[in-house]
Amino acid sequence: MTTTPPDVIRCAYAELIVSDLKASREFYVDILGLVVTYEDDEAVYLRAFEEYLHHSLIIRKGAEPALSVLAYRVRSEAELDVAEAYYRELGVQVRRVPKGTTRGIGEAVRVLDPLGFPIEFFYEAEHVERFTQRYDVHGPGALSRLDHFNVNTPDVPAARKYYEGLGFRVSEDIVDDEGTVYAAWMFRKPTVHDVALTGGAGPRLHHIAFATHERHQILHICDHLGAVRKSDQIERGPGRHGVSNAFYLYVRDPDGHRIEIYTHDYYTGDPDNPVISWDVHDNQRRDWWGNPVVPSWYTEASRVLDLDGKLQPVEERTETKEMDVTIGADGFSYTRADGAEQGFKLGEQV
Ligand SMILES: O=C1C=CC(S(=O)(=O)O)=CC1(O)O
Ligand SMILES: [Fe+2]
Repeated sequence: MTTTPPDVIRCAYAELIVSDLKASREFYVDILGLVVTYEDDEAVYLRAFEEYLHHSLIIRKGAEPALSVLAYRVRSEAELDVAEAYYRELGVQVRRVPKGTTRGIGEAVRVLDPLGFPIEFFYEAEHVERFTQRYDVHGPGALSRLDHFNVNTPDVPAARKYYEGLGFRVSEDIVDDEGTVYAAWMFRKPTVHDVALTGGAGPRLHHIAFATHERHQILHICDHLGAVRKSDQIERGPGRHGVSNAFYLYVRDPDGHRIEIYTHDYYTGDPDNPVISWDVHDNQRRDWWGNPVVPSWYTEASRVLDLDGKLQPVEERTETKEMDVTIGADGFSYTRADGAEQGFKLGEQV
């Protein structure tokens, strides 16, 4: 590559296609508590309480539930020309998108990236009221901001190289002693990640994560789902991650799109931030307490659309799959690396 990459600040918004806008609005607004910036019969534009840009999530009515865009904010309007040149040199589809194509967003550059994802780079966006201290409207499960995207892609090292080319750095990864890389977490903002690369059939969206400030807000969301008899929308957690150290919950929206609620990861902003590499057999890598990772978390994800709104084909992963090697507390995992016992957490699955 001769051209420099665009100066990406952070992950900024996503657009999900949903089959029932009313049911999805109930999930994202009434249960998760996101703030509606604007809505019409076709779409709802949502933001979390600390966010002052127009939205960080759009849910848009459509026949085929899928991801239609992952957007990164760049540092200035001038970075759009840089993005356009960078991706043209990569030889992928590149489109300049006029201001207002997406409500609340200025001119943008949209690409179908080398991993097959519809990605947008933008700078200008409409500012709206920031609800940071509007405690009069915060619910007990208040989400503070969009934190990261997690994408399924078959070849994690290739994806890591592509994102390193964009100036992202690795904070953590999961590997085995044969050198297989199962997942990597990469950042531009000084936290554990803006994007996680999860080995699997792709391009697919594994999840979008919102941050809260407190663990009790995550617990409230669980209690709320129980109270409205929608506990079946809790897929995994609540728990404490090994990777990222975050307290977490994974929920599935009415179309099965996966949303993570996440808090307490850590600062990664110094140039010598050490990379943490986890052994895929370490039973505490994905859940610090050794609780099993439910199989659906490894197998299910959202399809993605191309720049014309058509479903992208999915390529299977050819390397060893994490689920084949270990599912949380199972016979292939260890709690203590010294080999003193290859046992695993009580209550393991049969
Ligand atoms: O955000 C995350 C942080 C950690 C993990 S893991 O399950 O602990 O690997 C998953 C995740 O990518 O969703
Ligand atoms: Fe995540």
